[in-house]
Amino acid sequence: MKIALCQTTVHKDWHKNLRNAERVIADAVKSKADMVVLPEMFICPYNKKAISAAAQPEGGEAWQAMSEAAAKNHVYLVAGSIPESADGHIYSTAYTFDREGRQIGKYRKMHMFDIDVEGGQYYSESSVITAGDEVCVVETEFGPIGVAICYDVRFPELFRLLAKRGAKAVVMPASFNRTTGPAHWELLMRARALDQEMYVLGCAAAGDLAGSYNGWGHSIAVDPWGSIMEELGEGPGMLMAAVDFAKADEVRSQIPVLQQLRTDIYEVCEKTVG
Ligand SMILES: NC(=O)CCC(=O)C(=O)O
Repeated sequence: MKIALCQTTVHKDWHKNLRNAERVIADAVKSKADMVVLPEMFICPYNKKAISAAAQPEGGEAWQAMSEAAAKNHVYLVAGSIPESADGHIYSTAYTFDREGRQIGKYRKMHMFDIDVEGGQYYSESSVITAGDEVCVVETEFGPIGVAICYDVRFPELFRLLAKRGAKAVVMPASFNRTTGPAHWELLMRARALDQEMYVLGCAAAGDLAGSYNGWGHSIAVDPWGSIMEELGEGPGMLMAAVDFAKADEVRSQIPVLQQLRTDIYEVCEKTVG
C-alpha cells in the first residue's frame, strides 16, 4: 500500500487551503498513492480565532470538497483535521473517505495540546477544542489502519488500543512546533512504532515562520522495526511510504512482545463512554 503524506503550507484563507489540498491529492494519485493523508488543521492557521472561524459541521463545505476529491481521484483520504462544529462545541476531526468518497471513519482528537514550556511553546488547545472520546480504525482492502492526531502520539495507551483493534499502521495528521519538534517528534514517532510493532506515519503542516504558530514540519514514516523510512524537512512536500502489512507480522513474530504482555498483572482496556 502506498500512503502519501502531503505536507502543505497553511494559508489564512481556508478556501485557498482546500483548493491546495485538492491539488496535492491529485498529484499524490499521479504518483500512485492508495491513501492520501493531510496535516492537522490543514484548512486554517493553528490558532483560536482561525479555528473558530473555519469551524463547520460534518457534511459542510470542507467535508464535501474532501469527499469529492477522494471520489474523483479514486483514493482513500484521511482529510487531515478540520474544525468540526457540533452541539455547541468544536472538535479537531479527521474524516476518512474511501475511494468512492464515502466517509468510513471519523476521529476526534482525544488528547488536548495544553502545554507551557518555559521559554518555549505555550498552547491551550482546550480553550477552543473539545476532546473526542472514540478510538478510530478504518478498514481498507490492505488491512485496518488506525487514526490519531498529533499530541495523541504522547499517549502509548491509545496506540495499544489501536493495535488491539487490529491496526498494523497508524496515520497521524499533525503539527508539532519548534520547541518540542526537534526534541521529541522523531523519538515519539519511533517509540510508538516500536511499542506496537506497527507503521506510524505522521503528516505535518509545513513550517511557516511568518505564521501565528511555530510549525516544525518534518512529516515522517516509521516502520514496525522503529526505523525511519523517510522524513521531510520544514518546507512543503510529499512523502510516499510503501507500507507492507506483512512486515508488521514479521516483526511481531520475531519479537513477540504483543503476545508476551502480562495481562494477568496489567491491561489497557477501552472504557465505554456515554
Ligand atoms: N498540534 C499538536 O498537538 C502539537 C503537539 C506537540 O507539538 C507536542 O509537543 O506534543
